[in-house]
Amino acid sequence: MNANVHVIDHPLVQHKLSLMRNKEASTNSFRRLLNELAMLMAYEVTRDMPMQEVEIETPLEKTRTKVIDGKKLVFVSILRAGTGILDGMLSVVPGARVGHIGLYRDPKTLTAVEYYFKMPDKMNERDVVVVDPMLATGNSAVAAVDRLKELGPKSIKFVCLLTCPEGVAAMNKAHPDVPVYTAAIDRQLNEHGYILPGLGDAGDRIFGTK
Ligand SMILES: O=P(O)(O)OC[C@H]1O[C@H](OP(=O)(O)OP(=O)(O)O)[C@H](O)[C@@H]1O
Ligand SMILES: O=c1cc[nH]c(=O)[nH]1
Ligand SMILES: [Mg+2]
Repeated sequence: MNANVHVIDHPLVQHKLSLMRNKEASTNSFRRLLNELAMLMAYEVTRDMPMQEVEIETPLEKTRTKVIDGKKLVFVSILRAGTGILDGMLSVVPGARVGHIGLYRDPKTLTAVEYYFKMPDKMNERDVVVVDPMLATGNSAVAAVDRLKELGPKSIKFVCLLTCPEGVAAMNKAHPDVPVYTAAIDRQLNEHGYILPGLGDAGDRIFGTK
């Protein structure tokens, strides 16, 4: 697939994802694994983050050194399942700003329905990382990025745990400029829009709602 997608195939990422796929994983371990995976994925996604030089004083002398400007970075979580990734990302970049988009999939049409939208100010000065564990039909991700582009951010990346060829194709068609970072591209969608083999309903598994 010649697409704007990065598969993070590090053994630690793949190992934890395998544990999450198991239907016997408890809510507790599913949530903990997602948190750990998000930290590992943050490492990859922030690889090209801009840095600035500052002067500090070590116990021995003054020196110039580099730091990231976390405030310029916004993590945008697609509710509700995005919360699971957001927590892990924030433990690695605690200074980042946070936005929320509330979206749910209409179970019949699989279109995304928006119920909440709250972003930090001055979005045109910020780099955005949108997080949601699942990129299935792509309707939610495309709708989220459509809304964010109205605010003119400097850049947008999309991070998910799992996707499928249909989801990548939908995102690349609607937003070819937005790279997708994922731990795996699974085989296909089923007739209800679920990823196969997948891991089931991410929101329900994170929050124990089924
Ligand atoms: O690519 P799509 O076909 O749009 O599917 C992906 C969306 O489905 C899930 O959310 P869901 O609608 O189940 O909402 P929830 O997070 O509140 O459970 C998931 O977290 C994505 O947001
Ligand atoms: O497989 C899927 C598809 C959409 N949303 C989920 O939570 N899981
Ligand atoms: Mg759900």
